[in-house]
Amino acid sequence: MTATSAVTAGHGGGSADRGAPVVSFRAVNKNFGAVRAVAGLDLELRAGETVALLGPNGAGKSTALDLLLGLRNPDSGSVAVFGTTPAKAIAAGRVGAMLQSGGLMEDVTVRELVGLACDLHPRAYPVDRVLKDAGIDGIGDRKVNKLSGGQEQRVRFAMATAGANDLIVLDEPTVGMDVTARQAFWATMRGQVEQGRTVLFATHYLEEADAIADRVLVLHRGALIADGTAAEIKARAGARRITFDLDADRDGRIDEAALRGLPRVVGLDITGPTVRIRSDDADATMHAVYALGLYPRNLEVSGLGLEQAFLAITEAAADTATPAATTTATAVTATAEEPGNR
Ligand SMILES: Nc1ncnc2c1ncn2[C@@H]1O[C@H](COP(=O)(O)OP(=O)(O)OP(=O)(O)O)[C@@H](O)[C@H]1O
Repeated sequence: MTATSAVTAGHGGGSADRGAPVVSFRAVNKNFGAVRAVAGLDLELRAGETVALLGPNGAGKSTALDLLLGLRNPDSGSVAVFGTTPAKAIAAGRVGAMLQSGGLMEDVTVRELVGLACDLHPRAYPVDRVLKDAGIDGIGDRKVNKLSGGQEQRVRFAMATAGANDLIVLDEPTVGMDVTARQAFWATMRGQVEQGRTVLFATHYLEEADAIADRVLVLHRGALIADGTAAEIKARAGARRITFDLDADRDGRIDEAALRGLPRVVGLDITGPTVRIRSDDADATMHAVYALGLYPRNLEVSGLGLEQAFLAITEAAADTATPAATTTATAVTATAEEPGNR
């Protein structure tokens, strides 16, 4: 899909219906041959939410966004946008999208290209405003084929926000941007959120999800394995990380079974004398360590970042033998502490 075709026409006005959910997936399946790209996905987005869609490579994020935008049809289940089909919601101009694959017309200026997007939008904003809001008013006269990757992304963003859409869908919008450009981009995006828009963005930058989103969805093998605030997802994965050294017993061993049986432990790793525990209640776990008569040395207790929580829950989901469609967020509690999570 081109970025141009992502810019849609219609009556939107920056305020979503309060009644119908903005987006609703019901038992949606999408296969590509033997690959289950989206597997029994149930999902609802509500007006005004800023939602991050996370998941490892191949988790089904882009496919889910394609289904949401009516670019693909589900094999089974249903997708509704503003209470109607994606095609009708898009034809009504309520959805703006910025997709990974959006090619840009090359032999035109930034202003001409964004102006075209405005021309196609019945509730368009003036092109100067769109350029300014996207932070590209300074490069309006530059040819599109002379832009850096980060500038191209901003042009795509401008085209997706050329008019008064109620929902903005962004597939990895900050790919190719440096840290400064990313920060500037999200400052721009916050302006859109403040105008009452619902925003759904797929990202691999977990710090973006943590900082920007008020809701985080984690997809794995096409199924939703976690849905909550970043704080809730961290808590679900075991919010605290406890590290200490233990002296071995007379046989030169550390009693792993006793440590595994400690209360509130959701992950355990023992390397030499060093014990690493993930716990959802560090106080309760440590009280029990002392009650066992152990004498931990070099004790450290720290919070788990979203990145570590994300790794923990996707690894837990990968470890379960159940099909992706039936995997739930409770799988988080089955994870073992992995060295890679630290
Ligand atoms: N057109 C297609 N034909 C065949 N398989 C596809 C097609 N599109 C996606 N897939 C497969 O479907 C699965 C989900 O892919 P998708 O692109 O939705 O994942 P993603 O979460 O967006 O990944 P990434 O983070 O790498 O962009 C993958 O296994 C992918 O190889």
